[in-house]
Amino acid sequence: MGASSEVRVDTWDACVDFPIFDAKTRSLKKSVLGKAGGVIGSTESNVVVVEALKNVNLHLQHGDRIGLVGHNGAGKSTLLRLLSGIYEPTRGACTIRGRVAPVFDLGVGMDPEISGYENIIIRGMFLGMTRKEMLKKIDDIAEFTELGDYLQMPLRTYSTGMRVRVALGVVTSIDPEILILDEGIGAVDAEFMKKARVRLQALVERSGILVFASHSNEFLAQLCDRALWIDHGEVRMDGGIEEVVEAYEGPTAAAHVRKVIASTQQEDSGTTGSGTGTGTDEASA
Ligand SMILES: Nc1ncnc2c1ncn2[C@@H]1O[C@H](COP(=O)(O)OP(=O)(O)OP(=O)(O)O)[C@@H](O)[C@H]1O
Repeated sequence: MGASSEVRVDTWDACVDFPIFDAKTRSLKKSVLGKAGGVIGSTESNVVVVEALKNVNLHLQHGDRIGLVGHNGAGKSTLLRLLSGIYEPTRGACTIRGRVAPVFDLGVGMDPEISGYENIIIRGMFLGMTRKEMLKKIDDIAEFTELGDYLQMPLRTYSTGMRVRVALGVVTSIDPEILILDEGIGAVDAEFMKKARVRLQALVERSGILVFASHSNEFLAQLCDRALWIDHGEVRMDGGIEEVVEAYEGPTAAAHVRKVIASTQQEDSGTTGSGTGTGTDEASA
């Protein structure tokens, strides 16, 4: 653990452009900026580019738990990929120090033809664990999924929620230094999510840095303590979850966040059942 204080992610004026070679500039209306999506521009040689991220300056260190909010196409997933080292900045710089576990699509790295058990091992290895480490964890993961004998069946026989259970079991058992989570964890039933949340919180505590993009304020409030509002590829606001959600979505959403934070803190301190509206509303769209 000695190296954990050195876990860092930094970006300096980082930009990510996607050139779109088969789009014609003249067929695009000039400078019509919709609410959703990145800024569409063009290079000197008239190639259309989507400016997915523009001049992002972030300095993340051990203990940071950052939530990303923003409209569809604002640049959240692109930023997660940049912070994971999957994308290089087109301009500017990005440096990552630490072992990254990128969890974008919970299904990535899973094979439909092999069993749930085998998928657990493979998925863990995909996230940087060794086979031996995964074998030690497998009983615990199997118990967590509550899938019983199904774990011996090929993954293709599972429902979406069952697959998410397997994926969440693996993800919450690993020990990354930098955890990059994209949403997609909403497909399980409320009861299971409650159980998963406890493990996710523990994981976040073990991880050096968490960056989590989600459209669910519920999850953001439970897992993060700081938020970035990404808007048309730029960081529009950086602050506490409640403050950022208020600016992005308004006072009702912020009030909900406040309630979730309060009840999560109450659960964490073990003071159960003082009559407050029975915990959080687990289900969120
Ligand atoms: N591979 C790609 N090729 C071209 N354009 C892309 C690519 N990936 C993303 N974009 C564009 O970059 C912009 C940012 O997309 P991104 O997926 O980062 O948004 P997001 O905030 O994660 O959106 P959502 O909430 O809908 O998942 C969008 O305008 C999108 O069209």
